[in-house]
This record gives sequence, C-alpha cells and structure tokens, in this order.
Amino acid sequence: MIKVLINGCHGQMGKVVSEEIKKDSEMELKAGVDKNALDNNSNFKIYNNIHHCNENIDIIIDFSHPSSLLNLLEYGIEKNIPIVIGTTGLSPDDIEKIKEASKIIPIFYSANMSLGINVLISMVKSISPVLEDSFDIEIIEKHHNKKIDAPSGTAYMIANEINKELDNSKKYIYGRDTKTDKRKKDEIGIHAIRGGTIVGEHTVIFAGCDEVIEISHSASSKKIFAQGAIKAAKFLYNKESGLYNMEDLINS
Ligand SMILES: NC(=O)C1=CN([C@@H]2O[C@H](COP(=O)(O)OP(=O)(O)OC[C@H]3O[C@@H](n4cnc5c(N)ncnc54)[C@H](OP(=O)(O)O)[C@@H]3O)[C@@H](O)[C@H]2O)C=CC1
Ligand SMILES: O=C(O)C1=N[C@H](C(=O)O)C[C@H](O)C1
Repeated sequence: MIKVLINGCHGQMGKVVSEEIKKDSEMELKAGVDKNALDNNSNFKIYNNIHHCNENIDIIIDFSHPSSLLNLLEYGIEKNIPIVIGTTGLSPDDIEKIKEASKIIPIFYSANMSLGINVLISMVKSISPVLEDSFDIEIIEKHHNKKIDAPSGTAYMIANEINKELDNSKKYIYGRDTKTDKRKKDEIGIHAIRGGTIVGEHTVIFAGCDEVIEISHSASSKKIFAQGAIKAAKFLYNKESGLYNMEDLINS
C-alpha cells in the first residue's frame, strides 16, 4: 500500500482526491494537512502544520495554496518524501524553488492533471508553428466562482508550451480593456471567465483571414484531476529525484 498525505485536504480538490484514494486498493490515506485542521471524524489524522505530522508517509499529493509551498518542500526534503503538486497561482520564484527541491526529491508538477488537456497541448504545439505567420492565437479559460487565481495555471501552461514552439517570440496580453491600439502579431491573448460551478474549460483560438480553428477541452468533474494526480503519485513513487510532468507520465 502506498501511504498518502493530502495537503489541502479540506479543499474542493482535497476532498475528491480523498474519495478517489479510498476506492483505490493500492493506496492508503494516512494523513491530511489543511489551514484549519477540523475534526471531521475522518479515519485519517489531520494537521494544521505539515511539520507536526510524524506518520510514515510514502507520497504527498498537494492541491492547496501557494502560501503552503515552502513548508511543503521543506517537509518533503526533510523526510525524503516525493511530492505531486497540483496547486496553481505559483510565482516564477515558486517554480524555481520547486526546481531546486527536485534536485533532492522526486517532484511531479502539473497545472492540469487531466489527460485531455495534455493531449490538447500536444495538438496546439504541433500546429502553432504552421499557423503562426497568418493566424492570431488567443486563449480563453472558464472556471467556477471560487477560483482565486487568474488566469488559470493551465492557460499559462498552454501559452508557455505554444511560445516555446515559437522561440518564445510571443508576449502575453491579459484582456484588452485599456488598449487603444490594434492587436500586434507578437501577442498571445489570455482571457479569464469566472462563474457558477464551471469545472474548467480551455479554448485555444487560431484566428486567420476568413477562417478560425478552435481547440477546446472541457472538464465536467474534478474527478479527472484527482485520478490524474493519483496516477502521477503511483508514477512518482520510487522514482529518482527530478522534476516530472504529465508528458513523462503519458510516455511512461
Ligand atoms: N493541477 C490540477 O489539475 C488542478 C489544480 N487545481 C488547483 O489546486 C488548488 C486547490 O484547488 P481547490 O481545491 O479548488 O481550492 P480550495 O480553496 O477549495 O482548497 C484549498 C485548500 O487548501 C487550504 N489551504 C490554504 N492555505 C493553506 C496552507 N498554507 N496550508 C495548507 N492548506 C492550505 C484551504 O484552506 P482555506 O479554504 O481555509 O483557505 C483549502 O482548504 C488551486 O490552486 C487550483 O487551481 C485545481 C484543480 C485541478
Ligand atoms: O481551480 C481549479 O478548479 C482548476 N485549476 C487548474 C488551473 O488553474 O489550471 C486546473 C483546472 O482547470 C481546475
């Protein structure tokens, strides 16, 4: 049995991951960490500070908040525990810290744990260089009204992957409300919608002269992210230190 700690266990994703682990015959939920360690009659122990947890843990799955990253990495390094990180809204400095930590322990990071989004990314990566000269690229993401970061981590991930294919020649434009000039060629527009219970939708628009290609992904339940994170945890368990992502998992 792989013994799991969920960081952010009281959150929307934490609860779904916990339900999915309970159904999994290869995994055991040993502990949870959340800002408020409510006693909710769980059959696993909940802590409000990860450093207070002395359980025997094989892997950590994190869907929480950027403010917990430092503690999380410190704990993983101190106890030599691999970490699957799904939290978004991380700063470039946070990403650097993840890269540094991954020299010591195995870390899996993806802003989107669904298979579908990662297939979408390989599609847009392959067509962007072909369309770049004559098509404008825009990304629209839609999420529920409880989401705190914008644009989504996935929208950034899609934009970054496209940009890498285009020699990082594009800059990102977020909305256009204060703009007074025409769209420039070197832009990728990124736009965020928030409302209701939308789980997560991402559309990449390639707009050319008299023709438009739209590639979309729509998540209809958080289960796909939880199941993806569990697959990532099984993949990461017993791996060498290093930084892994969905591409590594898909190609494994
Ligand atoms: N990679 C992926 O596939 C996916 C990523 N996500 C990302 O996962 C993260 C969590 O999403 P979601 O579950 O919807 O968000 P929630 O706000 O519902 O859950 C986050 C939980 O973490 C808690 N928390 C906040 N700060 C800390 C801390 N310092 N230490 C421990 N726990 C803390 C929150 O407590 P409190 O509410 O009291 O602040 C809350 O219970 C977000 O960044 C989201 O974008 C979401 C879905 C898929
Ligand atoms: O907060 C969410 O819910 C989600 N966040 C991730 C993101 O920011 O990309 C992934 C998913 O779309 C759901």
